[in-house]
Amino acid sequence: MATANGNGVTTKPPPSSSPLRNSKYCQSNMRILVTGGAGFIGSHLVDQLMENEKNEVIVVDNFFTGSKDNLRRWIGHPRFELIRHDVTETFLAEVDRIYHLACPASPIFYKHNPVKTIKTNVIGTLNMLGLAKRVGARILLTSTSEVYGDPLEHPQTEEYWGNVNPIVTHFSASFVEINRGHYCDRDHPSLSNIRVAAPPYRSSPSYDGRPSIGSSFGSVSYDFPLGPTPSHPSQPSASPDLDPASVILVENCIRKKRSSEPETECIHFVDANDITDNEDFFEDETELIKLDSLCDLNPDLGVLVPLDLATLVHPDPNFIKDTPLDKVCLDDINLISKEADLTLNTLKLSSDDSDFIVSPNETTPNNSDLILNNSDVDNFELKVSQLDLLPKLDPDLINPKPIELRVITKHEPIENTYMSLEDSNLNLKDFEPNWNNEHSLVLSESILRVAPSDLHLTKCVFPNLAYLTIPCTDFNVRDSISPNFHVVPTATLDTLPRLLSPIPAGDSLGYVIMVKSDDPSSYHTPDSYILPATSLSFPVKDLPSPNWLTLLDHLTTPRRLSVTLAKTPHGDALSAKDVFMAPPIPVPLDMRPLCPLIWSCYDEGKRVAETLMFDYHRQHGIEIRIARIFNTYGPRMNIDDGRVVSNFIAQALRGEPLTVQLPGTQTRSFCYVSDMVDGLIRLMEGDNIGPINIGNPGEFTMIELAETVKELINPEVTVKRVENTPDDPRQRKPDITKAKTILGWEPKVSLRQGLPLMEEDFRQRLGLSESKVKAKF
Ligand SMILES: O=c1ccn([C@@H]2O[C@H](COP(=O)(O)OP(=O)(O)O[C@H]3OC[C@@H](O)[C@H](O)[C@H]3O)[C@@H](O)[C@H]2O)c(=O)[nH]1
Repeated sequence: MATANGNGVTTKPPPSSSPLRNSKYCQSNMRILVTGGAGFIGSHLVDQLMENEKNEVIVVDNFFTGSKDNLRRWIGHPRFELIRHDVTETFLAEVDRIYHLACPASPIFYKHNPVKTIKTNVIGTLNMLGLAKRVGARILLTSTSEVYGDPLEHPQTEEYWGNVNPIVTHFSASFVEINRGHYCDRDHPSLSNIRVAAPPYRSSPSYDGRPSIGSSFGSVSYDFPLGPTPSHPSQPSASPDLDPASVILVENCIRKKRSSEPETECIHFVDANDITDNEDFFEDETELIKLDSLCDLNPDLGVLVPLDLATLVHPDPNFIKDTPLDKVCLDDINLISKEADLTLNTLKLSSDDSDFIVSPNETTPNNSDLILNNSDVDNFELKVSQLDLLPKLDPDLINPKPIELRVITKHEPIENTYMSLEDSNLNLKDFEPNWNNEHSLVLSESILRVAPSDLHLTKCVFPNLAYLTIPCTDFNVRDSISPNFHVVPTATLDTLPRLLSPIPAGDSLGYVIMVKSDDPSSYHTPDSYILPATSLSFPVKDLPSPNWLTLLDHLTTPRRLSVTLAKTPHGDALSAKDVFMAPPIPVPLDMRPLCPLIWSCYDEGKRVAETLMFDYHRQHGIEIRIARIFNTYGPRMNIDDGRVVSNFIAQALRGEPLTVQLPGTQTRSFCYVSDMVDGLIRLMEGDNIGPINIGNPGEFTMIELAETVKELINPEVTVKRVENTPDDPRQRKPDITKAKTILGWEPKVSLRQGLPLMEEDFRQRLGLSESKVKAKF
């Protein structure tokens, strides 16, 4: 009888079972219903239950993913019954136990018909709870590790609420998350806690108190990878100023190592103030800073170099590498670049340089930008001597030689020529784009002045790679963190205006529409301009293929963004040409763009099922058990069900490349199916209602898994990196303390033991000869 449980909930007594049970003539057999019993885990569970002669087993299955084949040894057995039935329809049977497993579990199956997946979890679970209520049966739900989403707690305990979003795939990945997976390579564990601050982009003048793009990012550092810091407890503040002395450039701090790809390097900026506030967080780096920032961080990782704001160069050395060395970009993102000569670490401006140039010593009235008027050009040569940082970026620059730099200059504010200041709408009727003069700045500053609802994207050179970027400070997808932010779901080009319109024009900082060109030949031309991606980036249109990492590669290298056009309802056009996008800036993990894809049917379905279980338990006294099962593998998995272990084994046996989905460093914990079944039965027969994690805590990256499969099954196969979905959880590992202490359960079969067992099953089903490695086990 269920009374109190680990969750502190006192329950009603459960409904009593059938009077027949109490008859002295009643057979003592336990009648057990297994929904989804013809599936992979279900059929192994049936095997185990059937081994007990006191059990009668009834399987209901709609055979969507399950197969009679899995149960063939029991068909016809007097204690076994197989019924074709879909749990979304009511089912009546006199049973004592219900193992409710029915639900497609592989993404390709549960995405196939998301509504049906939800129905299976909601209506199916309701039906089974109704049955449990009527007959007084105890019911166990196999929930999933996916309820933890992309977990920020690792390993995951049952108390963890998860990092989830109900309207996305599993959740939605921001570029930060991808960045993290991408950069924080397991080869560099010391960097796993590196905090990356946004480069101190200088702002352009603010309008109506609304800072323009980039202005608020320079001073903001973010926990990287997780959560807020003491100095920045929640979100970046509106427009704090960065103390130049606090900026440190971590040079070459990460090398991406991909065998198939050229090695690339990245530079991250960190904020020294934050480091001292939170020394534990930084460890190595903090140490180095105390040593005047000049020690090696790690021979492989580069050095920490004190950096003055004025010496900021573009943070991506690839850009420099791919660019002729005499065309190094000294870039103040919000300002327009212009070329000048640098000789022996000094800049000399050419005679036609005009307007403004960057200087370390001056500020503009409206913000902390370091802008030097053209009249100060004479002094400029001296001031930029601090550019001695520059040679560090490339060995070829160690011996300074005359090189050309692009020095920041500023263009005429667009409103003077094209825009009515009184009118928030654009007034560009007579505007003829002048490709020589109109730049990203024009576009972004113009858009700042447009009521979001007035903005319509009308043309994209490459619509599939259009991005709407919105400064972090504009909104937040989690009101609980900051009520000042707004949720902005992913937009398509069609829905963009509608999605922007809920944001009050007055309290938003501005928007940039960036349209990426598909023309690689347009990259890296000398007269290019950089537009900051100092903001969240949203896919505006479905990508042609969801290769977000490839995409990230595009984004982390400045690329030319081709012609960008936006249009107001009045037909007025804004335009920009030769816009480059700088690498995206990490944003807090809780600032996730929403991405309305279709996969959350599974996770959310299981969450609702858990809720229903607990509600029936509390309201009706139903005896419930909830298992949160982690990745499980073993014989009888569908050969082509798309999950990683089955894929790798089938590929290895077929001699095909093992498809490691990028980044390959994502982890999973794989439980052999016999261990899983043992855990489920213990949970069902124990006293604790759960939820309890059932899974093997051995954690592997997908690369490690591929290598293991290769070693054990077919050393000849190659490993191929393939694209991944944007929402793939980066890590997953159960904390099984509860299972150990409450159920006395822990897995017995290691991955190296389990894989060959599964291999044998796959060989038979694929009609292949016996395994050569079998003898090892
Ligand atoms: O061929 C492949 C397939 C998958 N993968 C990767 O392997 C990892 C695991 O993917 P799987 O599809 O096997 O499983 P997932 O962990 O994503 O989801 C699963 O986990 C929890 C269960 O409840 C669900 O059954 C299922 O959704 C992912 O990171 C995926 O990107 C590959 O590297 N190559």
